[in-house]
Amino acid sequence: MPHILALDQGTTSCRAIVFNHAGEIQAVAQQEFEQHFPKPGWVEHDAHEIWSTQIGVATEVVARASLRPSDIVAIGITNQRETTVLWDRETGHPIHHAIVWQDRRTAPLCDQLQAAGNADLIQERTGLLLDAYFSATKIAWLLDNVPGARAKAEAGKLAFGTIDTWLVWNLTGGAQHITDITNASRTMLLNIHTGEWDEELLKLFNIPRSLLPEVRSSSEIYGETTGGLLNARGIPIAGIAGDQQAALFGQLCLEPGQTKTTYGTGCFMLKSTGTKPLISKNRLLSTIACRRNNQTTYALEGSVFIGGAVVQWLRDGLEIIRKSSEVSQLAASVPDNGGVFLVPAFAGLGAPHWDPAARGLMIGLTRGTTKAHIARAAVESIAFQVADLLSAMQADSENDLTEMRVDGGASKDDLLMQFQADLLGVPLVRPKEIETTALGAAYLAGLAVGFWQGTDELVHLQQIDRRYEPKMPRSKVDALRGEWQRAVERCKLWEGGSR
Ligand SMILES: Nc1ncnc2c1ncn2[C@@H]1O[C@H](COP(=O)(O)OP(=O)(O)O)[C@@H](O)[C@H]1O
Ligand SMILES: O=P(O)(O)OC[C@H](O)CO
Repeated sequence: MPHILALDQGTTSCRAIVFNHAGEIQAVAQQEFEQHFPKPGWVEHDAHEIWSTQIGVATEVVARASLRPSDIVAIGITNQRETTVLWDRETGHPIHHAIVWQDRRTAPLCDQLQAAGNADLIQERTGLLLDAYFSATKIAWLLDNVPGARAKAEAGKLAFGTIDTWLVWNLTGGAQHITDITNASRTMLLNIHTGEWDEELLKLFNIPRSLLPEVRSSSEIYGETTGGLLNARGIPIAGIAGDQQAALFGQLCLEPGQTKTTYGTGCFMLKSTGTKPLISKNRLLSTIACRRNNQTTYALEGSVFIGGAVVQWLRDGLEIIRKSSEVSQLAASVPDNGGVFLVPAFAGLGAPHWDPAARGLMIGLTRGTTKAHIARAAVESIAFQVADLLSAMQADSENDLTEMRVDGGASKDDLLMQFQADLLGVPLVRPKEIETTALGAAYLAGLAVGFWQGTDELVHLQQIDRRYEPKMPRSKVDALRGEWQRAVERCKLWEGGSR
């Protein structure tokens, strides 16, 4: 029976999911891999480990679904974005650990570029805000700090890739050095208007062009497996998108205005803006949503760095719950937050604040505060941050949102979803299948090989699990959001004694 295999390479784990023709999950395999924190604020991954873990889960999932490799008609790839790998073209060995999107080591370089007045040019060309989050300064750091790297790069001996590129290189035995345009749009080197690498930016970041992969669309046959996966040759790799763009496609947010939020480790809101990029005036990102059938579409994006991760902190840091899912019951055991607000700025604040020096804060504590109030405040903090993203988005574009589509692990939490609908003032719609990221990659691959004929067919596959209608009076919402804002202001510019 023909199926699609989606490889979902996330920040903390590799997943492989097999989908059938109805877009239903047939099997899932998942494996975490090691996070390296060599210094405060630094986050690295071993690219070899990512590859072997990804192969491991792919093999496992095909066996679990009781399929043969020949049943896989195409592979779709979706991945953590921005994370940067440099490797030797001849040996295929990475020259250093991958520098992860969360890594802040290049913040000083960003400050220098900012002080030199480059931020506007960068935003205009790439749609991005000058920040260590993106790949460009990470590549520059590797070239300047790994002995011999720059000379090798200048001699054309090194290759750069985000994780999609690294996986395709390995799946095709080094035959293909390519990236899809959604991943390319997160490097800070792509001109999102032309869809090409930008010579001026390459010069600014001092990055040789020979390092860069070829930019391709999000849905086409890029190459075929050469035996490293499932011991099978000839399986087409036919869809690629960065994980947030894949989720947008998986939710079929294809029309301008359609918006989704994914609640995973972080929270990412993307609004489809159609065939023209909209450069934000409210500190959001403009990014490429997809390129298919010779058409590029764009999205406005707001990124929150700590979303569901705040629940992991309750579990692993405070140890007030044993499993993430227990947070729902504990938070629901009190009628409200009892005046407690938690701002989880553990890694600074992302959109719309972009304050790397902000740090986490809990405020409003009294003698009556219990762990249930803290759990409630933690869950609510996810929704407050997402509400701030929507406010920025509505200031940037038409206020045309009729519903918010939601997905990701934390979207299972009913208390969170209801509170979110209340804060946003629009209904939330959760699909039956919340593995939307992998589904989007599967759709892109399936469309490229004719497994599905077009997006009209996909619309009929979509099933809604639940809809959350806003219920809270606006006056109460406004009061709560006002208090949240006061808490956010207090946590800013903390690190380094700036305040
Ligand atoms: N009931 C819940 N309420 C809130 N957050 C939850 C709940 N269950 C899981 N989470 C959070 O959801 C996240 C997992 O979602 P997932 O989509 O798998 O994330 P990722 O793809 O980023 O690894 C974790 O951070 C976890 O703490
Ligand atoms: O791996 P995730 O789900 O945390 O997503 C990471 C994002 O792509 C970072 O931009």
